[in-house]
Amino acid sequence: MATTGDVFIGEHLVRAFGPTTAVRDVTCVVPASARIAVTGVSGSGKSTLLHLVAGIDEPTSGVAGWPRLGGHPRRHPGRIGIVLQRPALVPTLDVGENVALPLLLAERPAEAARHAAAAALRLLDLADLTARLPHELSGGQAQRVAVARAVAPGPDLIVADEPTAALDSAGAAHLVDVLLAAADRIGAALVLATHDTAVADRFPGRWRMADGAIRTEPAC
Ligand SMILES: Nc1ncnc2c1ncn2[C@@H]1O[C@H](COP(=O)(O)OP(=O)(O)OP(=O)(O)O)[C@@H](O)[C@H]1O
Repeated sequence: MATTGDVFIGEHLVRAFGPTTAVRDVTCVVPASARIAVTGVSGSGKSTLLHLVAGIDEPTSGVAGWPRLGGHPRRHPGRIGIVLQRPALVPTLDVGENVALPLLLAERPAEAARHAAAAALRLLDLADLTARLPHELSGGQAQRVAVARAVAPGPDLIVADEPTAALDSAGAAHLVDVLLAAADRIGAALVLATHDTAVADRFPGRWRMADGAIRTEPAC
């Protein structure tokens, strides 16, 4: 049952792109302490559903709500952290500046942004990398910095779309360690899409998607 402590509630979500219905009639809840892996074959709708959960796309019909955020994430910049397949760091900014960037864009004072970035980098054991430029990082390090960037504003929810896809199995395992530990430390829910069963098996909750629908009960 949904409660006001939930970070996301989706009711009868549909997202169509022209003739393609990517998400069809999905009803789901993300409790505050959720650790959910979203699995399913390519094209089953994982990314589309995650974009709805993250509030970066809107449903064609149905209702998406974020009770802890007073209804809508865009009024609360930084309360949802997003990690994508590639880190997408700004190449001309060093690691500390990249991690501070979302806070600066959310109009936090520069000093507070720098402190929050430093705290996130320490939390993820990345403080040694603060002054490096993105091209001086390994793929795994860059992706961990992307996690720090998502975590720095102190989100209630972290949405990660195939964050381990470009990593080898050891790098993937390390990144999942970092994501789970960070979510625990900041008290955020975590919803992650993956093709990798070794990654999905680390999560107690599972949404198995097929043809735009969740085929298993969302267990969290
Ligand atoms: N912007 C878009 N325009 C048109 N069709 C889209 C768009 N985004 C997704 N789709 C279609 O919606 C369906 C679901 O796509 P989605 O990316 O959500 O699946 P996925 O399970 O994340 O796939 P993958 O594992 O390959 O990333 C696919 O048929 C896809 O082609």
